[in-house]
Amino acid sequence: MQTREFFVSAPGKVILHGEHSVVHGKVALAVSLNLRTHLRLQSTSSGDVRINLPNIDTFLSWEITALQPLLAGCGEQDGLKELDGDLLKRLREFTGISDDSTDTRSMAVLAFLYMYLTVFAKSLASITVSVWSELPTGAGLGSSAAYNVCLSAALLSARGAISSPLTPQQESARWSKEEMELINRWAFMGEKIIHGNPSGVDNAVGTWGGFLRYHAGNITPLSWVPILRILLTNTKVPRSTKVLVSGVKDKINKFPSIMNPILESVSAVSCTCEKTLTEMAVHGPSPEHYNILEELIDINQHHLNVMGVGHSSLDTLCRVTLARGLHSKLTGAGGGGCGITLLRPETDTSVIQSTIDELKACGFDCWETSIGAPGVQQHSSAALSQDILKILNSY
Ligand SMILES: Nc1ncnc2c1ncn2[C@@H]1O[C@H](COP(=O)(O)OP(=O)(O)OP(=O)(O)O)[C@@H](O)[C@H]1O
Ligand SMILES: C[C@@](O)(CCO)CC(=O)[O-]
Ligand SMILES: [Mg+2]
Repeated sequence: MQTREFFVSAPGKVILHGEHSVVHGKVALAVSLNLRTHLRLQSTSSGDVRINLPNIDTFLSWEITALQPLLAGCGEQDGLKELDGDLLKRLREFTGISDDSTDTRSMAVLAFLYMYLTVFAKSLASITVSVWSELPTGAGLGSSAAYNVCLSAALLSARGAISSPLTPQQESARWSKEEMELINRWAFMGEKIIHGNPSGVDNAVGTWGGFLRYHAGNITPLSWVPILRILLTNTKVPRSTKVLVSGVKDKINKFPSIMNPILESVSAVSCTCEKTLTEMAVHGPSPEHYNILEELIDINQHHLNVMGVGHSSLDTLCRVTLARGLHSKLTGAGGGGCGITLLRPETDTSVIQSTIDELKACGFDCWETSIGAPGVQQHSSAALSQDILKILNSY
């Protein structure tokens, strides 16, 4: 391993339409956010693997000699579709993390150790990894995917399984298509550990960035999309994607003839939204286009409530925004977390400000966001803000 120091970042995401249905093979539309997770990897000579996760107050290290026996009997790891269940079991025993744990720290540690051991299976390297995110953790903005994509890109590059694309003249660089596919596949393993049964949409956005249509593992970048203005609200109600995804599965199993048409309808909402966005980009947006987008938001929010992933805080968001003619839905797994509100081009600044003020008075965080940020990148230290460098370099 030649890397002495390595910086990467990956964006969070918002799902416009298709959360939960996408887990069951339906269409979703998602776009990257301008909020990113940053990672610094250093090679060391301590004989330890160290992880610093200041967002979740977790700072741990393990001796490589203690981790080595966990790999006994493991075959060649290539980041393919299935998790190595035996390795995961040994890791759970080693860390004392139970099967049903959804604890924030436990999930982050398990995903890290699993990826580290499988990527470096041939020769465990002495490294320190520090991760810090601008994204709220566990709020529906793809924090787990951004974390897993950063880990995957940094570990695979440090191992030499993919290149380090940054040249001395560059501040930021991206990997080749084939390398990004490998990053995405390995990040999906981390998502499986944190989510249980992820669709893969979140790690796809974290890897590729931009606006994507995701359907049964097929990723299609949408090049024809208008500029959309979106208000993001974090209700700050904690929830776990794993628990919510499994609750929806239970409901589908219990009432298949009731729930399957709902999933189908959400898929149709995604497709109608995609068609409308394309028309807006090609012919220019009209008020009628916005009426359609707003109706689709309302329909989908009702469907998500039927799936059981709503929350009274999200009802409050919908009510407060609708009082000013604005339409909202949850984004991500729901159950609290974040919601999106579509702003029309003609929406008055004073209306936006009073909406933000009222939502803040409810105890929520609320801000206008910018979407379509680039996917995973390697950076020179010069590309990073002093604030981010200070945090990542303080360990
Ligand atoms: N900055 C971070 N540092 C360490 N762990 C993180 C970080 N961000 C996310 N995680 C891990 O991801 C988990 C949150 O994942 P979860 O899927 O529940 O929420 P999310 O990804 O924010 O939302 P969604 O999946 O709905 O978009 C945390 O419990 C933690 O284990
Ligand atoms: C709820 C879900 O659809 C989106 C979470 O951001 C889960 C997934 O797709 O893996
Ligand atoms: Mg997640």
